[in-house]
Amino acid sequence: MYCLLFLYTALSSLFVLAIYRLFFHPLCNHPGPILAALTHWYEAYHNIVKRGGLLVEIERLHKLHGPVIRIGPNTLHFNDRQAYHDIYTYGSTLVKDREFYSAVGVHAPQGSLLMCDPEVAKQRRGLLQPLFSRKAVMSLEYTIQQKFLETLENNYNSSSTTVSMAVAYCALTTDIITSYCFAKSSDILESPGLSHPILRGVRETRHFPFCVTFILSVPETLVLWLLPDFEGYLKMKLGWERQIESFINDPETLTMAEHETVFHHLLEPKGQERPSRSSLVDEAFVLVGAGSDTVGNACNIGTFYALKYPSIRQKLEEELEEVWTAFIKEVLRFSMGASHPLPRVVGPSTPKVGGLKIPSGVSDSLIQLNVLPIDVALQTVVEMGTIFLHMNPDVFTDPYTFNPDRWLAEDTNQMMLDLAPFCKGPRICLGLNLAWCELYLIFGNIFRRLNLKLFITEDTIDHFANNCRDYFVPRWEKEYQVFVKS
Ligand code: HEM
Repeated sequence: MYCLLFLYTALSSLFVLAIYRLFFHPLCNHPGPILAALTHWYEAYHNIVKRGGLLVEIERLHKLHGPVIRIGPNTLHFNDRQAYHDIYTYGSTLVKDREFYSAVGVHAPQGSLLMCDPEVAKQRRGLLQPLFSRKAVMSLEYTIQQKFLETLENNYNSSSTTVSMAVAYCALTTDIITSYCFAKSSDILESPGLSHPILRGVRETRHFPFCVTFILSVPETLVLWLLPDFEGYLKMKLGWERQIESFINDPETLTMAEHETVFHHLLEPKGQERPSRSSLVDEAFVLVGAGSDTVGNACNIGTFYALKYPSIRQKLEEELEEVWTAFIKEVLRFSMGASHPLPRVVGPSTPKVGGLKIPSGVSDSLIQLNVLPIDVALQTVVEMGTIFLHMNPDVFTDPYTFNPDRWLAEDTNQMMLDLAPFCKGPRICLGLNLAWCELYLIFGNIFRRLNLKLFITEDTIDHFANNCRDYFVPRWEKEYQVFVKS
């Protein structure tokens, strides 16, 4: 009897919610699939069942419905450059969407990337900034020159011993960021097959954050028994906890580190309270996550096109500063940084977005009357995937062609405005100086010191502009292999 009553109440609540979302919600007049208006699982379906296929779907919907679509019960996606700048570049009244970011960063909720409160984020950014504005990149040079080049030269030097550059760059960039931030490299370049266990266990869990929460709350031995992939994550966490502990217990050890680490800045904050231990570990995860795949993807794409089109490589050999910069800009345009549209919550004082006044959420009177059922969105989220900005033919002629020369044109102002791999505005990437520096160093070393050859098979990717899959950062179904020709 009680069961039936419960079922009846649950079903009627869902029914009322569906009616509300379809006919009375502040966004109900915007076009989009009915299913997307009803549930967030529409997005999950495309990213899980269609394996990162959300961007393909959004592109299809924009072609069908125009520049503004409703892609979730309370979410609008734009394909309009003005809207991009309204949301991100000038978006001081919009904040990161807590629901999304707490799911993305469920394993590291107190890290800078996941802080939604602008004031809290600003304080943390203030602490981290000095680490990334430093010019000292000696440790990068060492990792790149000594380890990376030697690893490729010694182990992958014939057509029978090739290496996937996606894997190699992932190893390199993780080693760089761990050594840069913690003065302790993850040494993946030294492990056989460049295997990369770090964070493997906590990737692609965005739609099921509760699973990660559960896993993190049970004893480690049980986690490892059930999910051996989490070993890398747990080891990393333990390593940082020990490093932090020793720095806190004996501040002298800070002076003994090979070079400044992120903890030098976080443990002795000027004019602020010291972040908690768990917040420090979370920040470590964020920095490694944010600083590895992103740079790795860019290196992977740039190397591919320079090897595929000898004219591009020849031009780089002329050693002109502007040619290198143009090449890196085109690489960043293709690699995009984050592929997932970054969701921002509209505030009450947010000006128009793409020429539209977007309601900031359900009106107060409705909330006070308590007439709405559970889970009604109390806020409106707006977003635009970088791919729509970077592949806009009105700004980038023939956008799907990898063409570094476009950046050598006389007037590149509008293209520069719309080049946003690091996002723009108040939450722009903190590591962009470091990233640029890494890209110069890595490409410089790779092209000047190695004679890399593409090893083409039927599984080799032929273009990075198509079939981009959305796993927060972009991934592609195919990759490519290379070897070093002596
Ligand atoms: C080519 C390389 C890189 C690209 C394209 C890139 C891109 C991005 C993007 C798009 C965001 C915004 C994410 C969001 O709003 O959700 C971001 C944020 C961030 N990135 Fe990067 N990134 C790169 C390299 C790095 C590096 C090397 C670091 C250093 C650890 C780093 C650290 C961060 C941090 C800490 C944030 C969070 C900033 C905040 O939320 O206030 N990134 N990055």
